[in-house]
Amino acid sequence: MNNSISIKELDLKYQDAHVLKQLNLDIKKGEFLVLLGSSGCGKSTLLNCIAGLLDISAGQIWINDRNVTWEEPKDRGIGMVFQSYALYPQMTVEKNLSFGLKVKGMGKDEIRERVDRAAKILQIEPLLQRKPSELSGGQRQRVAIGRALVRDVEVFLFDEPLSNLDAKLRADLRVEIKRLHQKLKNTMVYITHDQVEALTLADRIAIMKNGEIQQLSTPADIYHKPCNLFVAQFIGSPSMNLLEGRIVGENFVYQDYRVSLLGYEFIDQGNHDESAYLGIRPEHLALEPRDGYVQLTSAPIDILEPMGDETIVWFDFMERKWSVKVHGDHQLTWGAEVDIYLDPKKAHLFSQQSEARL
Ligand SMILES: Nc1ncnc2c1ncn2[C@@H]1O[C@H](COP(=O)(O)OP(=O)(O)OP(=O)(O)O)[C@@H](O)[C@H]1O
Repeated sequence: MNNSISIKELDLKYQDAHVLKQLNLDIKKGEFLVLLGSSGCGKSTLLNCIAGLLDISAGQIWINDRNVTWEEPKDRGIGMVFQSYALYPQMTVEKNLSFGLKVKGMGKDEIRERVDRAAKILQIEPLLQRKPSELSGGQRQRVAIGRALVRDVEVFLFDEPLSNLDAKLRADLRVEIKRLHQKLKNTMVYITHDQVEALTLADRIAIMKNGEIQQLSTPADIYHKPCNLFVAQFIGSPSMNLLEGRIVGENFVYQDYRVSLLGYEFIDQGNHDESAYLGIRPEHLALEPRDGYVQLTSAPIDILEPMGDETIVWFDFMERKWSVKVHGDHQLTWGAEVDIYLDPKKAHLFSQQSEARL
């Protein structure tokens, strides 16, 4: 089998809450899988089930072709890194790294070899004799990763490992985790709230909502072909703009206007003449006519958000707030009337009834 982790019909209930619902998920060997979803959707619960830290209500968990559903966490061949570093404060970095191995009865030479190797990979060699209180947040998190690394496991589980760090450090450590994965090629399952982390790190992303996986796909697929309205709105910042209307022939019709959908790849050709949402990302709108674009409307600029390389332009349209992403060097003023054009080839269509992609 090519799967490193197989989750079959996993169900987990707390007294009154059904947190994971008949969840199936296959994670390939060597894959970097990111679990993404809003707070409370069940990401940590799922990770803790894989780790063996929670008793499940029903289903099975397989790791490397072994049914580990009822195995102890220590026997599952996994290393876990949490948001809080959970280092022993009274021990040096070296002791923090070696402690677990010593408890297991591993020989001194092997322990030294593994600690040295992990310290080298994570570039914490000069810090080995320091205590956690003498380290920065980023250094502490590296030690926490090191502790999983010395165990020489095939599967790493990360629960928001970077969320306690400031933005710059997060970005640095994100690159290091990516490098680590490329070097070690272990299976990694990684929880985050941060879509940039998800999009940049993942081979595949599983988007969760209310204990169910909504879409499991590559970052590109999730971004360009979201399977439903929830995924479409969850990924992308600002969120995808939405227009309510109907599909009539090759057109999307709203009020007295129509947008030609020529070139749109319908998943289901039978879905014409149906109430739908047209979704368009802020980067697929423009303030000037372009090849293949159609004019959507004219509106006064409500708010400008300059972000350096780009500016977000907000305006009101059809009782919703809309946003357009333009180059940062665009000269714009609040309140000025602008024409807004959209690229129909980049539009997304969703059924109003089922919210599924059409
Ligand atoms: N011990 C518990 N008893 C009862 N309900 C719980 C318990 N632990 C978690 N829950 C509930 O289970 C749901 C899923 O929680 P979980 O921590 O898995 O979410 P999450 O997606 O990881 O959220 P976050 O991103 O905020 O960490 C939440 O509604 C939470 O309130």
